[in-house]
Amino acid sequence: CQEAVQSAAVCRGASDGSAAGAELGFRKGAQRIRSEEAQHDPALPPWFASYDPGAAKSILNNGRTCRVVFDDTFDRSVLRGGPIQGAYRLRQLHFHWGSSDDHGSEHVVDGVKYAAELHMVHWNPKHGNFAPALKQRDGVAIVGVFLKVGKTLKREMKRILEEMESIKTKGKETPFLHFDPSILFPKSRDYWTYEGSFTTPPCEECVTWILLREPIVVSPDQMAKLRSLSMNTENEPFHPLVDNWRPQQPLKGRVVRASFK
Ligand SMILES: Cc1cc(C)cc(S(N)(=O)=O)c1
Ligand SMILES: [Zn+2]
Repeated sequence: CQEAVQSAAVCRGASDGSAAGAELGFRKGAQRIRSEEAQHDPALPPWFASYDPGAAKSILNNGRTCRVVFDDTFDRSVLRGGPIQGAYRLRQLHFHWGSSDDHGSEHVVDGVKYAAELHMVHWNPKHGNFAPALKQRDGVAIVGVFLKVGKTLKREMKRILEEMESIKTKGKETPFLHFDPSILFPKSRDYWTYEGSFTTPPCEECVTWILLREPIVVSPDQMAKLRSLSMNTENEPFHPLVDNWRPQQPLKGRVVRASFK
């Protein structure tokens, strides 16, 4: 799929795209995590998500991913604790996935690529709105959850995947109500965290990443459902929406902390 290949350009350098950032090693985009290099930080508290199911609004296909959108006009669905200060509002969640089960995640842990990666995007209301928060180092917190393909079905993914039929092509959006995305979390709350950027341009350095160690397991059929989306609009030639992930960047001196030993 052309667009996914073209958009596989990684985020490098300073946010203005200058080479300077690259020379300083401030690589952006998702990182390669080496668990033995992550520093266990016993001072890292647990994180908590308190989401209002009523905040869920719609689910859409924007040609690059499938996204669920939430009401973030007040502290209705928030993330607290972990490496962040205060309560960050849940704005949207989306996925990245591959054309086969052996790749698709944006982060890679000890060389392991997962079939997909869920991103739950939260922003810090102290900055007033989402857009200004993108210019702040403490603007955004993204919880990343790996998806692994196994024999068992992830029941909690069913609601989202049932909507794939109605958002098959780019530009389709449909109401998606009464959904608490915390049901997608794995059992363990263990996480890695680092200060980084979005994985796709514009790669603002505004993200505190909270990457969960334990993947959730989805079935082959469930992965196939995700891969059944199209990048094209309904009037354009068919382009499967797959491989909407970006290559990982070397950590280059960035410190990754672990909440666990
Ligand atoms: C460009 C961009 C925007 C948003 C809100 C989130 C991301 S990601 N994939 O880093 O979660 C990328
Ligand atoms: Zn993402």
